[in-house]
Amino acid sequence: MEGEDHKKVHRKRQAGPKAEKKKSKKDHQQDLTPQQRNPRAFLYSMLEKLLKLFRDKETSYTISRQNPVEPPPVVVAIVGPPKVGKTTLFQCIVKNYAKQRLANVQGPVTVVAGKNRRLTIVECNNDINAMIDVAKVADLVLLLVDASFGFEMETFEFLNICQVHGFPRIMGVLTHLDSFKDNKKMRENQKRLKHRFWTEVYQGAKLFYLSGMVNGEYQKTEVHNLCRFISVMKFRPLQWRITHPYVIADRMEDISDPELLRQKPKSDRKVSLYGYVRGTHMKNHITVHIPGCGDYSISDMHFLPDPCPSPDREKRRSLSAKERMIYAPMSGVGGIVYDKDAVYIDLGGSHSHTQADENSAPANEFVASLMNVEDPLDKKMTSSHVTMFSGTAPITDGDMEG
Ligand SMILES: Nc1nc2c(ncn2[C@@H]2O[C@H](COP(=O)(O)OP(=O)(O)OP(=O)(O)O)[C@@H](O)[C@H]2O)c(=O)[nH]1
Repeated sequence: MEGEDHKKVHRKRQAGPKAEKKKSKKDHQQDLTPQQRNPRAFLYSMLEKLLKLFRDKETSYTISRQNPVEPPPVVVAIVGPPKVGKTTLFQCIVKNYAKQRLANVQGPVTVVAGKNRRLTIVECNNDINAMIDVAKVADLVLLLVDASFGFEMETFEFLNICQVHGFPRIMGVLTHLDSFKDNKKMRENQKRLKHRFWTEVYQGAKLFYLSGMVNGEYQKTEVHNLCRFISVMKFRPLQWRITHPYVIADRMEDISDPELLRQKPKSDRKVSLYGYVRGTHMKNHITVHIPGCGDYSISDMHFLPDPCPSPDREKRRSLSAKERMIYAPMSGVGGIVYDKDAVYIDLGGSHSHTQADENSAPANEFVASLMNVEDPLDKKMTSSHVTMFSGTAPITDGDMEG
């Protein structure tokens, strides 16, 4: 009993330096969030967040090492023999992303494909020089193959060229599958072409099938699937590209003196080219590669605002209609073509409104409807009349003035 009496209850210090220290520590703890107070408890969720961030940004990190602001659009080239369906696929891809129809495809077209991805799509015709240029700069190649014919010489040639500069990502697209009447034969053919494609590119390379056309376009779901692949695809930085600056000119203006051209039509021209800088930084006195032209040293260079900026990186998942930008200065979006100091509206010739051309109808519907108006508005107003009560004389424009 005696021993228990000696046990004193511990009394906290009410004053003095120790008490003050403890008090300030307690106050500080109250200001902290639960995560700051006990970081270990939140370790797992933080790790998840970090991994997600890393997964989303992986592509842009690799490409944007030279350009920390925003990577330029990814270059997608559509390559294939003549009449295989390149232009048709081009138009379908643009329509899928930008919800707009291109009147005629000319020059590269830049579209916003997602929050972190923009695409510059180019069509490559069957010319060997064009193929070499495209193989150098393309990040992704859509290799079109006519299934009813099989692989053509040009396709193999292109694949050989690609090997020189480092292989871009290649996806095969089989068209003209509707030309097979027999389903079994079509499937056999698909299988044969797939294995041939795998031997040429690599085992398991992605091959898409476009099974037929509806109203002059490929089927929407098939194009949509293809586009989804393009939107999420990861790209490797290739050797040639990370060591050279290059500009894919998406717009060109001839600024040479018209008087000089009149006197000497074959004199040298002065042109200005517009495009995103890709590859490495541009330095002074460095030669810049321009696909289709060659290597040039720069005489003058200006920074321009981004004509097709990426959408704001908010948390919303899908793009709004406003964010689905398209930049196609040479192609005539919605029937409009830009020049240096003018804007042209494509009406499809002076007699286009008399011909019922179903294919071109949606592109210039608005302008065509304006052309169909025969009387001006004031004339229509004058001839119109309103009857206020049944049995009374109608009120016309002249009555109002009186
Ligand atoms: N039946 C069928 N016709 C197709 C298919 N793909 C394209 N075509 C048609 O083939 C024709 C040529 O298509 P384009 O898109 O102009 O081909 P292209 O490769 O751009 O042709 P060039 O620019 O001349 O090399 C068009 O009339 C298309 O309608 C397909 O899968 N099936």
